Amino acid sequence: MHGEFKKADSYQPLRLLSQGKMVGSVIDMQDESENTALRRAVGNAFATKNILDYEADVDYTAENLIQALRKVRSTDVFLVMQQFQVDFLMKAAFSRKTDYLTARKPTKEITGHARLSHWMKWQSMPSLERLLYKSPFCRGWYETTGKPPLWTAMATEELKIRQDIGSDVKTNREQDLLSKYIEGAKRHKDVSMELLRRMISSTISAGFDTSAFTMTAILYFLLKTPKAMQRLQDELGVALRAGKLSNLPRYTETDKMPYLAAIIKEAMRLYHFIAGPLERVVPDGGAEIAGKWFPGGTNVGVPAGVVHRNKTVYGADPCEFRPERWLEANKHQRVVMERAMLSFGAGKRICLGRHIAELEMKKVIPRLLLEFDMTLDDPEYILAPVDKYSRFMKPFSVTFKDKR
Ligand code: HEM
Repeated sequence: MHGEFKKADSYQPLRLLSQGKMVGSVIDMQDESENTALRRAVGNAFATKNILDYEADVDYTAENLIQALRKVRSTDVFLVMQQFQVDFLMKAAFSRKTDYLTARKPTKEITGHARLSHWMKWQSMPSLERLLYKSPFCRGWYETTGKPPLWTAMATEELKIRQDIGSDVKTNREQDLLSKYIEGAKRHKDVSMELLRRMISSTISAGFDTSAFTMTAILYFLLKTPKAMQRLQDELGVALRAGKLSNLPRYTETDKMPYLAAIIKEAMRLYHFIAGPLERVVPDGGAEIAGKWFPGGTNVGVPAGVVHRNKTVYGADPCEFRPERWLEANKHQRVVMERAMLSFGAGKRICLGRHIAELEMKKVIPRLLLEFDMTLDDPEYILAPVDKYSRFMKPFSVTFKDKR
């Protein structure tokens, strides 16, 4: 086998049509050399050693989250997690303060739900999708119009400000994502400013619904599994009493907590964000995959939901939420279980922002548990997708009661 497995045409329905042009994102980028150049230029912004640069932004936004929850008491969890994400990402990416949490702003206009459902619906028929929605005869009624998403507008504006020679607005912005992107692009001339602008906004849209969704799923599983909730509370309590956990949890503290890590993995295993297979094309010369021969040019992929419920990998009860499975597994089994996880994708195009997502989850979930007793408003609620194409969940609300 020669060459690499490139992203398949099934990613194309994810692209938008705007002012007669196809607008791609970092996710649907099929040109691997362009993606390699981009990753080389911006990878530093996502490296584990730089993740703590965003910790203060998580703390700032988490404080607003706590205050917002104290005011409303009972709320649609996915909505409030989306509001958290916008405010956090705007702060981490552009050092800008937005007020989605404090002003309880709706997120309908910025969610990628419709776009994702469209992608999933048409991913197995990209040519027909192009013909029906994007050909010159039909595009009129599909073309996106109106305001660009919040982050596209902000990326354009911020890039202009920061490129403005002589401007002194650069102070205090050395740590944010955009400044790291700009630094990277200066060192790698093959990345144009236009590509950079497109990529910073698509990076944020890649991190927005995904992280809000995953934090919502984690809370759901905790609330539905009192034993797991208690064990996590105990883990936090022991660490607090031993002076190993601050009231505003630090990442360096919570990253050492095995049960918290197991909860996050187990929730991501059972309720992952992308429904369909993330297809790749078998390179010229063909390849043997799982004991079968596939000729070059074949699209291959497997939905995460299938792999994540494989009994050989995850044990006899793969449909159960049982974080303990991650702690009981021996070293070899754990490696196999981790390698089979596709929630962040896998291989060369694995999610760039996964360490940032972990930073958020490992700080926000413990903080919520330290501040509140939480209950599902409808104890009968079962987590389920709202439509058959995406995994966006039917809304559910939770009541947050102060612990102290
Ligand atoms: C729990 C939260 C998250 C989940 C579940 C998630 C999941 C994913 C998945 C499944 C992919 C696609 C992989 C593929 O097509 O093969 C992806 C790609 C990506 N994600 Fe995430 N993501 C999360 C958070 C974030 C965050 C917070 C950011 C940025 C701040 C981010 C940035 C990206 C980028 C830039 C890509 C494209 C990488 C490439 O194609 O080279 N993600 N993510």
